[in-house]
Amino acid sequence: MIKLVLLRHGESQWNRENRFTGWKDIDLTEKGVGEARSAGDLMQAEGLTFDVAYTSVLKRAIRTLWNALDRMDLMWIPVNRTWRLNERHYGSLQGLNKSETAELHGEEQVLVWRRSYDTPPPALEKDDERYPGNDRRYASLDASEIPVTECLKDTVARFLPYWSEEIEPAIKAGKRVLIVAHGNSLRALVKYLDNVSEEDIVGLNIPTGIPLVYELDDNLKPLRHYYLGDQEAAAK
Ligand SMILES: O=C1c2ccccc2C(=O)c2c1cc(NS(=O)(=O)c1ccccc1O)c(O)c2O
Repeated sequence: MIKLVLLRHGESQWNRENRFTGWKDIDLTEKGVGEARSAGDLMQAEGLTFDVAYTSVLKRAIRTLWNALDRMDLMWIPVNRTWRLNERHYGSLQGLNKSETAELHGEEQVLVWRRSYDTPPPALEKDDERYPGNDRRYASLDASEIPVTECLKDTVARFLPYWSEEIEPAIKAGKRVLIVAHGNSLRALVKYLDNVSEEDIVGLNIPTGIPLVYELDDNLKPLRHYYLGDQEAAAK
């Protein structure tokens, strides 16, 4: 039986302010760092260890990974950073909080977006300072790959190639894998692993800072999955 562990990054400054963060490189709060360390302690106590880790190119996930690995004395293992594990891009909603969003677009539209798998928020203009095309970390992407907005379907579509071409082969080669990423990029993986429907995946929330363990058979089909530690925190 193979174990794959997923971990959503700890609280960030804009999580606390209830702002859409998307591809903005916002850091963890002190609380978020604490969550990352606790996650490392939980994985250590569970007797888990890893040969390789995967994360995004956003510091809130990278720093969560660093702190968790530090607690397991695994800071030496190879880490692969990829834009394909980035959070979903929220288009022109990036940076807005709840009241600003409702004020700009109305409660009705917010409800449509909340429930939608394939309706993207309004796109950024390419001259918007939030457009990622000018950020050096995305220099290797084709212009067509750089998002101006994403629906959840888009996030799934740009993550899955990385899963199939990079992560799955590593697991099949016997590597023990830890993935530290974001709410929606982890939803993309969970949707694929558990064959979750489009309508159900929009309602599935992965809590921050609590390791999610998947037990897989040799064909990487999930046998079961469970959260480590405080079960009611995981059930929220
Ligand atoms: O507006 C959206 C939304 C818009 C476009 C794509 C996806 C979503 C989305 O997934 C979403 C939204 C609002 C809220 N709740 S909220 O209305 O309270 C809210 C709005 C704005 C910022 C943060 C908030 O908590 C959610 O829980 C969501 O999951």
